Amino acid sequence: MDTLPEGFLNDLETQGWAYCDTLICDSLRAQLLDIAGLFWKRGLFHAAHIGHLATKKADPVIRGDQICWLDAHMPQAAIQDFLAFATHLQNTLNATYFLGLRSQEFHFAHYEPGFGYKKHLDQHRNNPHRKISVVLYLNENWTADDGGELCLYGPENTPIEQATRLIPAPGRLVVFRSDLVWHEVLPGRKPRWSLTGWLRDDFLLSNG
Ligand SMILES: O=C(O)CCC(=O)C(=O)O
Ligand SMILES: [Fe+2]
Repeated sequence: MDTLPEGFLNDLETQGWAYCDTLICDSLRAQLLDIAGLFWKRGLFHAAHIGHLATKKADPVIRGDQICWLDAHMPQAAIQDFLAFATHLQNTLNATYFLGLRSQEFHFAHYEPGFGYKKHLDQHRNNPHRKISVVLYLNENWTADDGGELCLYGPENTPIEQATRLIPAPGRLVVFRSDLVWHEVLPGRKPRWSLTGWLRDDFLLSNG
């Protein structure tokens, strides 16, 4: 597998986040979108929850996506290719930054128009094992007029005017520190598809 671009690792190190539009090829993106659509038709998505363990609940005003967890044993070649890429990313981050990443969890996510995900950190307060967040946008096309931006806030939790806004462009891959980077998904004007997950420093027993 290709080495990660130097600028990508530099950005992750210095600003806590990085993105690249060329790491995942368009045919893999398209195949993953097809699989997500198929799983959606089969009724395999469910409303995402917020919180952890006892405080876990669904609240679509805060978090409006529907999700479908991937299972490492799923036979689809595109899922296996993506998981191989995530392992490559994990190994590179371990070799470069000694992060001790040991497992991964990923889900497809689907936001209907008008739904987003309010400002949050991905690392749960009482469960620090999510270290690196990874989001791949699967949308066929997306323009600034379609909304649905990912807003990445500065380390001091700066106001939204100073946040970086990334549109969920086809094949765009965003990686950020789960413990540091406050972020938000703005409501979009059309259905928004992604594959989202975390590189963890523990061995995962169950998703959530
Ligand atoms: O889809 C995105 O842009 C980010 C999703 C997100 O923040 C999450 O699922 O925790
Ligand atoms: Fe998040």
